[in-house]
Amino acid sequence: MEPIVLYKVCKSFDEKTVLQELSMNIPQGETTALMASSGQGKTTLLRILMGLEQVDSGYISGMEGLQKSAVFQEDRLCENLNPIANIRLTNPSLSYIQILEAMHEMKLFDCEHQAAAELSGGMRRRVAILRALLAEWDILFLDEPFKGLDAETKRQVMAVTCRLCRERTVLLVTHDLSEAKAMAASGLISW
Ligand SMILES: Nc1ncnc2c1ncn2[C@@H]1O[C@H](COP(=O)(O)OP(=O)(O)OP(=O)(O)O)[C@@H](O)[C@H]1O
Repeated sequence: MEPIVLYKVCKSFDEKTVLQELSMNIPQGETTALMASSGQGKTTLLRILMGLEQVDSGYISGMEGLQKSAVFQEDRLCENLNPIANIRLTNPSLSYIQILEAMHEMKLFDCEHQAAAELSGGMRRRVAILRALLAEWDILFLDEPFKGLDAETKRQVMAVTCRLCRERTVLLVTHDLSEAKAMAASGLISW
């Protein structure tokens, strides 16, 4: 598979330059971790690749026709829907049992009838992660997906995420080097 290529990508908001001639090759079929200090444009880069922002100059190739899925920094759940219905929003073909089994793997028990608004922060996060993972996708964007999870839950959620992302194209934004190493065996891009 051809890599996704960024060449001299520039992006500013008003007078503020966020990405200055950023170039990189992102291999397909594996997880790549993106690391940079706060405010250096990681989320902006993901939003550009998702088609939610336009570059000012430079070019990007290799994204054509790829089906995208994402975990944003916010959970973006439908508050009045339960986890099953939230997950079905991105993939209506999933059966109740398939979703329930996946929820159990993420240690989400006995909450399938509760509205998202009634779930704890960590439970909401796991539903958001599961919804993105169980969608149909060619490329998955993970923007600090495990933030706010306790150490044990994070370990379990990362294990499930790693399994469902194996040999697939994933871009992970994180500030945690150990997380980057665990998720992306060799692919770390920083700026
Ligand atoms: N729509 C927008 N309008 C104006 N400024 C924006 C917009 N989106 C992002 N910015 C600015 O661009 C800069 C980079 O933001 P971005 O969220 O991409 O950084 P980041 O590297 O992901 O940061 P963090 O690690 O803190 O999440 C910030 O200064 C932010 O305020």
